[in-house]
Amino acid sequence: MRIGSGFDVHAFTGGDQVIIGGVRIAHSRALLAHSDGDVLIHALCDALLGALALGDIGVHFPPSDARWKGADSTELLSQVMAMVRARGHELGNADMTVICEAPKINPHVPAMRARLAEVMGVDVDRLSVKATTTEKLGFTGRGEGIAAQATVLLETR
Ligand SMILES: Nc1ccn([C@@H]2O[C@H](COP(=O)(O)O)[C@@H](O)[C@H]2O)c(=O)n1
Ligand SMILES: C[C@@]1(CO)OP(=O)(O)OP(=O)(O)OC[C@H]1O
Repeated sequence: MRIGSGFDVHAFTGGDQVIIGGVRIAHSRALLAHSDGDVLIHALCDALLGALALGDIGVHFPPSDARWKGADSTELLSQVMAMVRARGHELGNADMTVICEAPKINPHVPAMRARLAEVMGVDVDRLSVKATTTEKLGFTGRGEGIAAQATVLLETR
């Protein structure tokens, strides 16, 4: 068994939607990133890679590489899951938290869990997505960006 944790932040920029957990959410801002800015999937990838001491997402998909410009983060997650399985592991469970004042995450949690389960090839009951504000404190509290964290447990196949 292996445990991993991941954390990511993306700043808001001008736009009208964010993509979180593979789900498009209409919003008054967008997330600034080299890829599609899916902060939740990036934290999840870092947790999966961390569990196997494989570095982090930026090591495997460098922001300096034009291949990942505008990348669909579900594709990165799919590649990370292939690395996990190639090393003889399977997802036990993942617990994730999105940290922002807005948008409201709860209404989108079922769609996020379903989409992540589909991309990862796991049962939806292995995936937990939660949300919290920071009570208007700090950069998330000021609405400057979104943070996400993830913890995963991997089981040996
Ligand atoms: N962006 C968010 C933030 C929070 N939620 C949900 O609201 C609950 C209350 O948030 P607190 O920060 O006041 O604890 C939280 O437990 C989440 O269920 C949300 O949906 N979207
Ligand atoms: C996802 C990658 C892809 O180049 O870039 P960003 O979208 O900027 O996101 P970040 O969380 O900084 O992770 C690094 C990169 O792997």
